[in-house]
Amino acid sequence: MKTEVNICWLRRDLRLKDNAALYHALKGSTPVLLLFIFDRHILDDLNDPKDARVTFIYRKLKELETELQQAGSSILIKYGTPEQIWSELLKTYTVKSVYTNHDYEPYAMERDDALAEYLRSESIPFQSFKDQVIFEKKEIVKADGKPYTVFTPYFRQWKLKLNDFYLKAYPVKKYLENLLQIQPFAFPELGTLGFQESDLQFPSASFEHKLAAYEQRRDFPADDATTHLGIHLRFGTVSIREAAAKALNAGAEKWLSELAWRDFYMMILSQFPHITTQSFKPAYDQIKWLNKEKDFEAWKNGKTGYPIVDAGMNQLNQTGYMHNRVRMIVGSFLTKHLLIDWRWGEAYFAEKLLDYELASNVGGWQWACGCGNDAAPYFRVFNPELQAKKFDPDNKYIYRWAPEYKQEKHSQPIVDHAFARERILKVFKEALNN
Ligand SMILES: Cc1cc2nc3c(=O)[nH]c(=O)nc-3n(C[C@H](O)[C@H](O)[C@H](O)COP(=O)(O)OP(=O)(O)OC[C@H]3O[C@@H](n4cnc5c(N)ncnc54)[C@H](O)[C@@H]3O)c2cc1C
Repeated sequence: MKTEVNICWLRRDLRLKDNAALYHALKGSTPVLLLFIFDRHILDDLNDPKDARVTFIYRKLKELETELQQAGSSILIKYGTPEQIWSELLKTYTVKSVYTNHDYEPYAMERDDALAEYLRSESIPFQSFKDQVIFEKKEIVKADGKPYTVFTPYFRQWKLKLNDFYLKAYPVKKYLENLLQIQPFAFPELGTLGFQESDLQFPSASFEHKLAAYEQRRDFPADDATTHLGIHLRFGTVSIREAAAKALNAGAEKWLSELAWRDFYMMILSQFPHITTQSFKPAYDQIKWLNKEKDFEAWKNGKTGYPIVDAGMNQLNQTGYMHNRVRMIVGSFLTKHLLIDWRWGEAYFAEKLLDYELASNVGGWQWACGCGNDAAPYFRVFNPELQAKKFDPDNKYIYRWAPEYKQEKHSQPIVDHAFARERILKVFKEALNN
């Protein structure tokens, strides 16, 4: 006889604590089976067999498995396409109901719509919950019901609406006895998924100690005064509610506003999904990019001859992380100094960033290029040298990540700043006036 279960499908919420879908699943009367799918639609597009994000997920699943075994349960880990796995699962179990948390990326929304449809045809309810943001979709809208496209008024409303209700943790622990009691499932080897362990270090999930000095020091990359929490929020190993509640308790308003930027970009993506491939402001898709491969290679490899740009790219290539201020500088440099399409930069970051997240990455790139919904105006062209003087006055960050600049043996600027500035103003003006 097939076992009766409610399935809770984990994706970007790899934790038991304060997990909306898991809480709702466990409150039902049917035992809950936890599921994770290593989705081939996603994995097959990754070029690097040592992709650190896969290692991160893999290790977090191992930790979850240990926790679950202590509760007499186990997580079922599958490798394949969701369509194929779900059809197998329905043959193996009597599935009473399926629970999961919302994901706002276009691929994920399509995948979930298809699953909901399939389950409906089998008369199985599919329930999805808000979990990875504080406010989603149309929870914060303008008076006319339209989505905000500018952050400042959005944040004003975001803060007005924020109260204990939205920050309260889901008390999952109380209901863990409703997990399916079962012998451990086989845990796949990373190699069977086509991947190897990455050598990169992952940031710790503790962040409170960074909050007090955050507002003052966050813009100085040498201080490393930000939390590096991105990867944990990306894969849900830290709950956004817990992060926001701790920010409020610590009076860390600036840091709280960064969490709101994250909500904002996810809202923008859910309401304007075309921005993954098109500029938010359509006129910017008329820009005649130069897209010179040689310049792109120099940028990727930290060989532009601009110390702060090269340091940033080296930090990214060596650690999978780059400081926010430097992301803004290298983004502006690629699009405005080198006249390379923002989509090229976005794709490179997507490959390299540990905290890569579609909504914020597209948002950040469109901001840097000037084509986004609340972007730097196109005529604001960062001067990389002035930026370095202001935010890395002692060259500490530059020497840490591009030590060649301590000596004379380094790349020479691949483009002159004054020339590049004139050129971009002309090219952008032409495109935008047409
Ligand atoms: C070109 C460009 C690309 C970017 N790509 C990404 C990306 O792929 N993934 C990503 O999470 N962030 C991205 N950002 C935003 C920001 O740079 C990172 O979130 C931040 O640097 C991560 O470091 P941290 O975890 O120490 O952040 P902290 O400063 O400690 O902030 C805490 C958290 O708030 C959120 N956050 C902070 N700043 C922003 C922001 N500007 N937009 C959205 N969320 C923010 C992140 O989840 C971050 O982890 C990008 C910015 C730019 C300019």
